[in-house]
Amino acid sequence: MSAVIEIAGLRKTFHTLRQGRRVAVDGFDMLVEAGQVHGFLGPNGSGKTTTLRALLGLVRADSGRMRVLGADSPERLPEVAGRVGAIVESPQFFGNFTAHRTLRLLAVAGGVPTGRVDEVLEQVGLRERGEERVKGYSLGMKQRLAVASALLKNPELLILDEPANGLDPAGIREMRDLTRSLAASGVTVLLSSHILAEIQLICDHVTIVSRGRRVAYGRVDEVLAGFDQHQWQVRVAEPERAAQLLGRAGLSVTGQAEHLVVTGVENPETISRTLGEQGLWVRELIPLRPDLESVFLELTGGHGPVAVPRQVDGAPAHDGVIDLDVSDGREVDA
Ligand SMILES: Nc1ncnc2c1ncn2[C@@H]1O[C@H](COP(=O)(O)OP(=O)(O)OP(=O)(O)O)[C@@H](O)[C@H]1O
Repeated sequence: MSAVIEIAGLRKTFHTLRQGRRVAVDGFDMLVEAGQVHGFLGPNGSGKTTTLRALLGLVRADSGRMRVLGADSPERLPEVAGRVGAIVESPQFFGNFTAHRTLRLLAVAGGVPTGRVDEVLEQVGLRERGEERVKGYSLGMKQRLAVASALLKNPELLILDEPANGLDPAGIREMRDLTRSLAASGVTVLLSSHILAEIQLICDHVTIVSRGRRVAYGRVDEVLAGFDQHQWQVRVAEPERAAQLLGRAGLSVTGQAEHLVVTGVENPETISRTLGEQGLWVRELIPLRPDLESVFLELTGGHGPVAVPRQVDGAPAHDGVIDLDVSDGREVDA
């Protein structure tokens, strides 16, 4: 597999007048390989957007090495820019333009054949609504339009920063289906999010960041397996007696209101045999596997994800198409 994104030792510090120096990303590493749907997971303020902005040359890193599709970033980014589609922060569109016109303008500006417009509208499921004005679009439709604009160049790599942010459950599902179908068509996807369930549903690989540092990475199932304590939930008629028997057999048991939890047992037969031999029959034996949420909370020190809705198009309609608007005016660069 070839590396599509390589980041080593990235550091980025912001200096603000009010808060002084703030280290947003510190010694951060990431590897995304071709064909992956890679989740970039971290609590609010952990450095995801800063990392993506640095990777795309939108903010200057203090130090570290970055490569996109083999090209050093930011120096040689222009050489591969045509193969990368990105939505970082809030793209804004002319409310009075139709989606079709918006994309046609972007295609012309980007030197892409305008015939591609219908294709990308089809790809994101907006073909039927392409002649409607964008201001009448739902947030989910605007988000899909943003993805369509990123797809114009037929990119090999798609970078989506919080694509499900602010969407309702139906919008989240649409984005999920879209991401999956893009991945199935061979596009490598890097998806940043603090919505754990989304990452678990869509991504095959994950990088977890906390306070600007990578705290876990790899295949989602392997990351989860690393946190598997081999726990089992056990229901029996006499839980107290069962706990004593299991304890005497050297197993670690904790009592819950309705059931026991046995930890550190790879083979559940150990539990059923220990109890069965004493005439206690197991009614229920359920493996307790870690999910991304428990792993995330453990790794990020209990800083659970907080969903902060963010609009795709800002508030008022603008008299100008702003494609990838990443400037938020907060930065006083180092
Ligand atoms: N332009 C800026 N000026 C000053 N500080 C900034 C700037 N951009 C980010 N930061 C700070 O850097 C840290 C990382 O922010 P960043 O936006 O990268 O986090 P994030 O993981 O993308 O968060 P979220 O999930 O909320 O989008 C935060 O403490 C943030 O306040």
